[in-house]
Amino acid sequence: MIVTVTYNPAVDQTVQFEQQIAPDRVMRADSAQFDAGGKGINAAQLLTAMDRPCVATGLLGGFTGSFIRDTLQDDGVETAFVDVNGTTRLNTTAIAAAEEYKLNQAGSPVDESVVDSLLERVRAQSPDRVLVGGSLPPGLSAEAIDRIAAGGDWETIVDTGGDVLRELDAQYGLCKPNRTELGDATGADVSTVEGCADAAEAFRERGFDRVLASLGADGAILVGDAGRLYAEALDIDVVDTVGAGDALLSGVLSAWETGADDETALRTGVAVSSQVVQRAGTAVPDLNDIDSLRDGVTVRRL
Ligand SMILES: Nc1ncnc2c1ncn2[C@@H]1O[C@H](COP(=O)(O)OP(=O)(O)O)[C@@H](O)[C@H]1O
Ligand SMILES: O=P(O)(O)OC[C@H]1O[C@](O)(COP(=O)(O)O)[C@@H](O)[C@@H]1O
Repeated sequence: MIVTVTYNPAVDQTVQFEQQIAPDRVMRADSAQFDAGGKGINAAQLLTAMDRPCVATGLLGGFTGSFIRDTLQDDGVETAFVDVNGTTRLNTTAIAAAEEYKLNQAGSPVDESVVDSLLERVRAQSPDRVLVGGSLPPGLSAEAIDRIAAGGDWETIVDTGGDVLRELDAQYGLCKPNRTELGDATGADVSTVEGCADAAEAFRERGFDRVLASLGADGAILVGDAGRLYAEALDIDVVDTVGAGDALLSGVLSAWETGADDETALRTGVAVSSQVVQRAGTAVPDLNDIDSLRDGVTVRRL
């Protein structure tokens, strides 16, 4: 089973405008919604929807924390969160005239001692895999993720970016950068799919058995001992891409949990992410026909 750890959850607010956003005037939204978010939380919701045993852990506080707790309960997601004093952040995605603005808060500061509490929560579940997803709130460093990775005999998957991704020291089963994060972490030219595959291959040496790089409308690559696999994205109508990376990763993990190979896992990931980007926000989409969607995803070796 999988435990997800989200150090910095968020309520995702998605607001849609027909017009472009302009300064110095009141912009009135045509629609708005709130979802429970943060990378490990999104993954736990999707894994649960795909009937994979999973427990969501992380840090929650304040009225936004209560919203996330209630939403996960409604979705039937098993949880083991640690309560903190600060208020869980609220991230906003504004979709305006086909443009997407992502406004993420830093989160409330936390004390380093939360790492011990979380590690206790993870150990209590005896997971096979642990996914640590998202940014870190003020007060924590890459060590908070390394300690989870080294804290038991589970395989750890990490989905984070920026300095933290570069500073990780422990051994990981997989990391999932998007194209920008892959470029930032490696300094490589990621303008082509082949360039991304080279960068991902080189990045494995930093302690990652496999690298799953999401390339937005260009699809995704999975690089590991089994070689370099590339899946094209499906041709679909995109509403917004919030949660797309989490969905890709959830599909891959969901397939691995059933013993599937990397090729099937990558196809499943692309199928799940295609469903998520066709809906606003990070609400869980209908995943009933994921197997037939997966059959429509083409994978080739690079
Ligand atoms: N414009 C798009 N068209 C089709 N699929 C997309 C599009 N954007 C994202 N996806 C799907 O979502 C996955 C993750 O997208 P990406 O934007 O790279 O993730 P992240 O949210 O981590 O930045 C892609 O690998 C692809 O399968
Ligand atoms: O922790 P970060 O990097 O600020 O990202 C948090 C945000 O990312 C999300 O998990 C979506 O992530 P992806 O678009 O990468 O799948 C949102 O739910 C959340 O608001």
